[in-house]
Amino acid sequence: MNAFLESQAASHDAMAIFQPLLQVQRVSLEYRTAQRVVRATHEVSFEVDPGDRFVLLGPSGCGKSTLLKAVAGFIRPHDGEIRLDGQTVREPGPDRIVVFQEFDQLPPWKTVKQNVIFPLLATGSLKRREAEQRALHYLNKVGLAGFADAYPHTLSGGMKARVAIARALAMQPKILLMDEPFAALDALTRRKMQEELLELWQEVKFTLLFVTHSIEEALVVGNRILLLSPHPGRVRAEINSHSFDLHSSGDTSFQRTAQRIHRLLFEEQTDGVTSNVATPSAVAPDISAAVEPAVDSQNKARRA
Ligand SMILES: Nc1ncnc2c1ncn2[C@@H]1O[C@H](COP(=O)(O)OP(=O)(O)OP(=O)(O)O)[C@@H](O)[C@H]1O
Repeated sequence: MNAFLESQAASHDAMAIFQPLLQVQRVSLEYRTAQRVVRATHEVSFEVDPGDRFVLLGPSGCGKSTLLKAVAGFIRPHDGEIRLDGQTVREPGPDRIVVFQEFDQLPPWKTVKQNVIFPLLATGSLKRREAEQRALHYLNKVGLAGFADAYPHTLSGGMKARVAIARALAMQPKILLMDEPFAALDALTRRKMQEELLELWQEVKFTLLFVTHSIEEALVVGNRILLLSPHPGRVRAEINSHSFDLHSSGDTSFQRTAQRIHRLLFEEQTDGVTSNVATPSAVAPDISAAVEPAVDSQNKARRA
């Protein structure tokens, strides 16, 4: 290859490296019912880079789940555009797998292994033998290799959550979408699942878009958090939370950031909207947290 072509290829590679994986650009989402039009989000923009653990956080009804569904391709934006790897999202695809809170999404008549294998075969991406190997590989990663032949009703809530995660990761999606996946679990199991999710991320380095209304969970799970205002959701701020993990929840900086987020979310409540954002049990009185006022300026700065 001559020098010109080499430099062209190098600059193309550099662009590919620095292009965000997911671009949500001024996206407004609406539901149309027989009686009225409900605007769920208004001109929301954010970008997710490969390997990010990006959290959508906001009060009930601010459109977090609707945004996730739009990224999954189940809902088309009324305005704006969603791009994955540079391609406009128009429909669901195997490059975006959703894990919901309801783990009864696992068909009860299939064993754990069959549950993981089924989508691999349904999309035609693998032959049965390869699908079986892939399923066992990911079941092993979530510590369930010994339960491959068990049926879902014999598993605990946490184990069902692990099967759902293994099934999603086995598809090797470009981005894993999780909608309050641990909300139905008891506090101890929820914490354990957060820990396991972070360990899995360390191993597999998948890209995650995670919805929660718990400030503490957002700070633990995410490396970046997008705060949304009450209904209809608008971008309130983006917060860099990469320095926190499960062991930092007692730290002063963690508590200060939690307090800052709490204020940012509650400042929006001048219209009497009630928030159900869950706050940590203890918070420090004041803050100087790494809160960025606008997502666009932060994204530019990150890539500069
Ligand atoms: N199928 C639907 N038809 C009409 N309106 C809907 C529908 N689904 C959601 N909405 C409305 O869209 C808005 C956003 O809902 P969404 O479920 O995305 O919020 P959320 O932030 O995920 O809330 P929560 O944390 O309570 O799950 C709400 O006002 C909700 O009432």
